Amino acid sequence: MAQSYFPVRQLSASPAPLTPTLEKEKQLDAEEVQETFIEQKKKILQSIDDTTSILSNFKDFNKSSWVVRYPRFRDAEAESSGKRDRSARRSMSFVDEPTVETTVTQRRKVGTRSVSLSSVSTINEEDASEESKENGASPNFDFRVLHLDLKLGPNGSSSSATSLVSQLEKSSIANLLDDRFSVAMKHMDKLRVRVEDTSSKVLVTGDLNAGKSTLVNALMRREVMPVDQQPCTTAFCEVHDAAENDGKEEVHLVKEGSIYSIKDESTFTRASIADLEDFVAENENAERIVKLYVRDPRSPSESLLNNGIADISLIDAPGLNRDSLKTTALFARQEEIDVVVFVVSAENHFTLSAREFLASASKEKAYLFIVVNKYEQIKNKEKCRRSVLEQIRELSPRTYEDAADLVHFVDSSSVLGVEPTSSSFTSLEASLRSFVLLKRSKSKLHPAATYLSHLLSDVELLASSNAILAKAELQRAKDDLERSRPILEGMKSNNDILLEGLEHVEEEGTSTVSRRTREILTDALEKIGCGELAVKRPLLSLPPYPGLLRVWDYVHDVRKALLTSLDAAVKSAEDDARGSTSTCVTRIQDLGDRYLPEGVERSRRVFMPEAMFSRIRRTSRRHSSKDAIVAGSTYGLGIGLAHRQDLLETSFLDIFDAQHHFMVYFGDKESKGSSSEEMDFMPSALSLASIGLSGLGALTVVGGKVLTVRSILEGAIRLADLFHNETARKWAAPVLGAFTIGLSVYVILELPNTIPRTVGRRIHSSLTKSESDSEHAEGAFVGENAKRIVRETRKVLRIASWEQRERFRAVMEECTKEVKNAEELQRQSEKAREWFVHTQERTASVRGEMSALGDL
Ligand SMILES: Nc1nc2c(ncn2[C@@H]2O[C@H](COP(=O)(O)OP(=O)(O)OP(=O)(O)O)[C@@H](O)[C@H]2O)c(=O)[nH]1
Repeated sequence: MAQSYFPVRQLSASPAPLTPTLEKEKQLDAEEVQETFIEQKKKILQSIDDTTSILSNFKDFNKSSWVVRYPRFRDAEAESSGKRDRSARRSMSFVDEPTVETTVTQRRKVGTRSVSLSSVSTINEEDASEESKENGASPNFDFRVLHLDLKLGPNGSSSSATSLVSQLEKSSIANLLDDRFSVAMKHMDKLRVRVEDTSSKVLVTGDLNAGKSTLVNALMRREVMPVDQQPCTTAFCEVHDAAENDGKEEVHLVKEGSIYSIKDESTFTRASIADLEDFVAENENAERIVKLYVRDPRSPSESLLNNGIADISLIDAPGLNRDSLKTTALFARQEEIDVVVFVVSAENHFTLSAREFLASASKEKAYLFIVVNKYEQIKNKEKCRRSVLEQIRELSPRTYEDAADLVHFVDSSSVLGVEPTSSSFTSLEASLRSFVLLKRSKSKLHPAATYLSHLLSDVELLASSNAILAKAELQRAKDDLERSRPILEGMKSNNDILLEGLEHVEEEGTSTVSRRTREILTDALEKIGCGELAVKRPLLSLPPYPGLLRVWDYVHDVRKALLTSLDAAVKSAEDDARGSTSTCVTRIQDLGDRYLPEGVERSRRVFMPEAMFSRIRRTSRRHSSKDAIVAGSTYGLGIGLAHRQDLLETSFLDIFDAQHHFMVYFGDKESKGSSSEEMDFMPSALSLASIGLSGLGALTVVGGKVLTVRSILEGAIRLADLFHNETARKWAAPVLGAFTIGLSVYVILELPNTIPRTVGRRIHSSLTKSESDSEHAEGAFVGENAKRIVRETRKVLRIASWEQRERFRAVMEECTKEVKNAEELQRQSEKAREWFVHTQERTASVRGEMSALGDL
């Protein structure tokens, strides 16, 4: 049973005449109602201000500090723990992240509505039951005012909505919420205006000819509205107290398309009250709005319009028919209409249009004031009353429940000029006055209170769900920090160790390669110097001696074989370097991996030692054989020595290096160090060799090479110059001849042994010359090759350790960023959590104030 809005419920089906005391009581009650109204109005205005401030803060916070998220709730498992304190487990997710769900408990309790991980939302039970009545379903905890319509497509199917929201970014949702906040704030501005508005409008409507105008006139106690048996009212005539128009009685005909303002002459045309009937007659088919300002001669305690409490106006609407039905229904729905007085003729009861109107109006206004007019004419009054009430029960159940106050059976036409006024009409007037004042509070404060309650409830829900989220984020940030901080610290302290370790491996690697290369090549060169192959390889051997006649080819082949073996030695040094480099690269990678934190993907790079020194080979193929050696060409180095024309060129000295022998026996320390090339041009050495051979004419042609007569003669003359006297010439000639022959025979027999040694020695000599760096004992060949191999090794090791350093640096940078982000998240989520909790409490407190107002 709904609570009555009437402090005095003295009306009955057959009301007794009101005594003056009772009338006074009603008056007092109206004043009490007014006082309550003023008190409630003050509190609602305060709540509007507080809520606006909360929303404004929410907007700012959403924009500058924390992206507010929009939660969704889904029934997880319902459980009932009693009648008054019901709780439900719900699954909460956020629309921009629908897959992450948190189970929350919602507890319904009067006064608050929130969610928490352990205990949740509460909702005013009345709200819940109202909601369930309206929806015909169990109350849900979704948003009502801040609800975001995230549906997609014309049908807005839920599946498409899900697909849309999952695509929405957090910021888009936050923007949508921001819009909702703005809309809510604007709406609250409107509500404020409405709450502060002191006027109240009563719409009088009903069937054609039901007697609406007659009722208005009866209420005014004067004939203001034209009354006719024919349907006559086509305009909406608003009757105001003349006090609103500075006490002047006047008609304002609102211009079509204008929004009426009493202060703006351009919005209306003035006319006198007497002209109203003519005007109504002229505009029979036009729906116009007419404002009437009239004086009620009665005292404020009797008058409805001039009541001393509120500015009440009566609106005489056109009679309902198919044409006017829509317009009137629309008019009745307007917010400023506080009360709808429906006039029905006792003769006709409710017509089809009346039923339609009432069905529509009762949706908007739960209570209707019904006047059953022309009641006196009815013979069987009881039957008529029962029949009408029965119909009202169907059309507006809540009105029926309060029928004693809200349904009146009167005869309006008998009021004017008749004293005293019938008790039924006086009762109607008293009830209407009380109802209007009460309804005024209901119609002005209730929408604001309901809206505020819903809005605050939404804000509380939003704040509490975001507080949960912020708390979860805070925990996540803490967990992240707990994990990432020690990693970062570890990396920082390991950084220097790693750098040192890498440098150490690099240095150690290059010095090992340098040492090993020098060892291999020096050894190889020494062997060459002794006429042996630099390295032993299955396919590598010195050529067999082909005999004296092909000695020249033999020399060439020996030279080629020695040079090839030297090339093989270089290659072996490179292979050795590859091995050492490979080991070092593995050590470098191991070092890097050791200091990288767990979980970081390790480098999958594989070192390919065969790629080392490959550039040189590739390049060498592009060059002619003479310039083939890139790395060694400048210094006559060992790569591809066997292909170098200059080194392959054989010389007579390869066969008999007299100068060498001369130097072995006669040379001094310094000259021993000179190169054989320099010696080639020493006349004494050449001369001696020439003389040695000149005795053997047959040997002037060796392997196709001719020693010129001129050179022999020159040699002889020079030798002769050694001996200055005749005596010497006499005994020396035979001795010299014998010596020369012996020497020549010896040389020829020894050639297979001496040629490799001579060639090797010459190669050794030519490769150990050091033009730029005489400090290196091993000379250019070893030095430059070592330099080249070490350079390549260093390059590889540098790249390998650079990669590890870079990886380490990048991971450390990432880790630093992660820590910083987590710190920032921790700071922000801490702040957000505090802010949301504070806002939730603040909202709950404002909501509590609203609840304390009770049912308005
Ligand atoms: N007997 C009797 N006649 C009434 C009563 N009220 C109105 N009438 C008559 O009914 C007719 C129509 O009255 P109106 O007041 O013009 O009716 P209305 O509802 O304003 O008419 P429209 O605005 O044209 O729809 C008039 O002739 C009135 O005299 C009543 O209470 N008793």
